[in-house]
Amino acid sequence: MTILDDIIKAKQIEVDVIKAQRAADNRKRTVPLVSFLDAVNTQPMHVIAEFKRHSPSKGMINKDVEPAEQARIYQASGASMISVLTDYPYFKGTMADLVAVKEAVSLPVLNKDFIIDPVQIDRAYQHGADVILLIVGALTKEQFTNLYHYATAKGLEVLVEVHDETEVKTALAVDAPLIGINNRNLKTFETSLKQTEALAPLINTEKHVLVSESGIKTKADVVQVKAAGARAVLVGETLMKTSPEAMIKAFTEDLS
Ligand SMILES: O=P(O)(O)OC[C@@H](O)[C@@H](O)c1c[nH]c2ccccc12
Repeated sequence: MTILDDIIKAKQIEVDVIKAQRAADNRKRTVPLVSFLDAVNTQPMHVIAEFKRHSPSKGMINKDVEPAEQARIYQASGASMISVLTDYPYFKGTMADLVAVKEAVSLPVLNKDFIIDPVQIDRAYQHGADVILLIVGALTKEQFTNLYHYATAKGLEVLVEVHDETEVKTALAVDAPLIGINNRNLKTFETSLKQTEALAPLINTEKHVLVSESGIKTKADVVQVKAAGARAVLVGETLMKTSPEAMIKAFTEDLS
């Protein structure tokens, strides 16, 4: 059993709970949908800044920061989207974090979770997500395709996460406009920016917006993945641990 298997097993139980509570929680979305893709051509490199308290590989990253406050800092520093982890068992995130962040910023908000069922997409939509993550490696091809179309039909944008060649093919089969290469292997936690360099050539980066995810720590890292074709970086730990203002500024300036 890998950690990803464990997470997905726990998710199945969570999905059953969401289904059981669905009748009681019929909240309506009250906030506007904000597009990430519409603004993507405005600058050469975007930072998707993540609110990440805890992770299975690093343990507690930062238990003290408030999601709304951190999101305001991310937005003021030049981030283009805020990612909020809502998995509790492994990342100590909640849907309340997502709601707080959406209320605090005008940027698009990405709901980062392990989505295996349409009820989680309904829940993300209701709680104000603009973009959801689908992890191809956690789903069968059929499951992924169904969830992808379910989300886009609701007007959500989808960040399609891939980690190998077969998964890239699955993302391209639905012509996903937003593809994230996860530099971290969710089965072993091994993290290398070489993953972005290895898989980017399989993707037409003029047509698909490529995001390099995980393990981004320095400006040199950003320059490296940009050279491979990335138009955005998804950064969690680095921004939760050090001054996010200086980091986001450095990651977005002086690039062409
Ligand atoms: O903290 P990092 O190394 O900057 O990584 C951020 C983000 O890419 C990572 O949190 C992530 C990428 N894909 C995921 C899927 C599930 C949970 C988390 C993730």
